[in-house]
Amino acid sequence: MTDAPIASGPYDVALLTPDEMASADRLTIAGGISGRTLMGAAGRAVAEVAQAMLGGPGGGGNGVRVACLAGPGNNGGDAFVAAETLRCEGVDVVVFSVCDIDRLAGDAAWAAAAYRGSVEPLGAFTGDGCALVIDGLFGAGLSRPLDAEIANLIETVERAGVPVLAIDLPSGLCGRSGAVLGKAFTADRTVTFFRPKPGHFLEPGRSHCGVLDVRQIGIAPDVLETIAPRQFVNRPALWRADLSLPVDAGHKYDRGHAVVFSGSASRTGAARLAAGAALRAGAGLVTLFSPAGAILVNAAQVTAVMVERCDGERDLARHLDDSRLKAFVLGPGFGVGGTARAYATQILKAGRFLILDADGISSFADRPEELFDEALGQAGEGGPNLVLTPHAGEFKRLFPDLAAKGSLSKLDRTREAAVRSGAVVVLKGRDTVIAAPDGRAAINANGTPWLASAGTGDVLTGMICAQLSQGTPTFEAACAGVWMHGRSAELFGPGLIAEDLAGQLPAMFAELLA
Ligand SMILES: NC(=O)C1=CN([C@@H]2O[C@H](COP(=O)(O)OP(=O)(O)OC[C@H]3O[C@@H](n4cnc5c(N)ncnc54)[C@H](O)[C@@H]3O)[C@@H](O)[C@H]2O)[C@@H](O)CC1
Ligand SMILES: Nc1ncnc2c1ncn2[C@@H]1O[C@H](COP(=O)(O)OP(=O)(O)O)[C@@H](O)[C@H]1O
Ligand SMILES: [K+]
Repeated sequence: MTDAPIASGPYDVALLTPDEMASADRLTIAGGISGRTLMGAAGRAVAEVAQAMLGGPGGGGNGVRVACLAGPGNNGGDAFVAAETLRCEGVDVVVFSVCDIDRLAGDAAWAAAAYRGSVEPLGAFTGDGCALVIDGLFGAGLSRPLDAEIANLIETVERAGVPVLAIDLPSGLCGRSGAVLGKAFTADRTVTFFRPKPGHFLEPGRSHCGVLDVRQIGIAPDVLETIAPRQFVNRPALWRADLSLPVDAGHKYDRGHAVVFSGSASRTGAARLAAGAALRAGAGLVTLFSPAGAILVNAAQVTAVMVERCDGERDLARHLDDSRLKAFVLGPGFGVGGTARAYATQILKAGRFLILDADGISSFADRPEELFDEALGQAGEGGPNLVLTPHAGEFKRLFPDLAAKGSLSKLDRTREAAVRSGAVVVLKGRDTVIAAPDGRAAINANGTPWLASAGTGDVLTGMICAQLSQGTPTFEAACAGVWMHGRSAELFGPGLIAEDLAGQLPAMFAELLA
């Protein structure tokens, strides 16, 4: 997926639901720019990308057959504009239309009338001699699963092995949720307009889009002030202004003291992964709170990270008297049970930040309300005090009903979980969603499949903790941690294991601060 420029503010990285995109079109048209102008720009942008896929104008593009598949709505209209543009540039184009072109209406009818090339019924498409398929069947208007004729057509394209360029969305993909409605094209490239949609980033949608091109077609960004979208792609533009960084005359305590709870003697590695990442990600001091039996194991393996004994609620209460301890990671390798519940409650009651992961989450499986009630009562100025970092299995333990509700997208589900729990919820995976109880949500887009490996989630908690301990607002801290984690994996490349991630943070910071 091509990365949009690291731009100035959250609206530069906004994602628009299909309904919000329709509002953007409507507001633009009401402002005096016609729908035909928008469709013309959209279709020409598609033609430009098609030429690039064919090898560029005047290059391999001439004399190659391009099949433009046109649907019954404006997505089809874009396809007709693209077809006419390519035809005028000397490309051999045929439009295959779902319906008789005199049944088209509005801007799509105008685009079809302006097209001077040949039109055939959809059923005539075989894929023979075709170098590129432009998919203009359905975009934002998809309202039900594709019928058998179109599902078969997609299979024909797949069998023929022809590259696919999707207009707006690969047909069959829901722009709101990223779900496949019946069957969907798997595109090599997708051209969308103005701002991307959640379905371009949520799986399985993302895997169906190929490289995503976002083209500007004349919609003014100020319509976003009216629409006020609440979902974003997780890029630095979303949180860069809130990020905590060392200041020239700073002291280590200004940079926050982070704490990670260690598990018992045979289960200490996860906590050390988190602690090492927290220190490298910018916390001024990091301490491992260790049960007495694990102190020697921990002390033998850390240097800059400190180790303190913490064996029960009395010890923790004593530690919490030190107001310099800002943010706590609880869960990696910790063990499931009452101790985790008691510590979590104590930390939240003390008004500190808590990142609850792994065993910490599972400890509340039978009584999530205990945790949620505590978190809902404690939100501070910078947002909630609690960050939950579940993978799908852990999410199901805390929010079984939300996990089971098939009509919810991953974005919806994470948002509902955040509202219910009073926490910033980080629902992990290739398409990690970060949601705050105030309705803001971000979908992460970086990282590599090498992250699907033991211990990488522990490292993530440390990266989030580093920002929280330094005073970054909770949602922004979680988003920044997730992005840094993904970027570190990209910088390392293949062969990554959890231990390698923190070592990439200096290169990540150099790039981010450049
Ligand atoms: N002025 C605008 O609104 C602009 C719209 N644009 C394009 O317009 C598209 C949206 O256009 P529309 O709202 O017309 O929607 P679509 O063109 O995506 O499809 C709508 C039509 O498909 C039918 N339909 C939906 N699901 C179906 C299914 N499973 N099987 C059969 N028929 C189905 C609907 O009944 C409707 O007739 C965008 O995706 C984008 O490509 C661009 O031209 C930019 C400007
Ligand atoms: N296919 C993938 N592509 C990108 N990131 C992934 C993928 N699979 C998992 N991840 C990321 O890797 C991390 C795994 O965390 P988690 O499941 O908690 O593992 P562990 O408990 O072993 O640390 C998460 O940050 C998750 O988002
Ligand atoms: K399409």
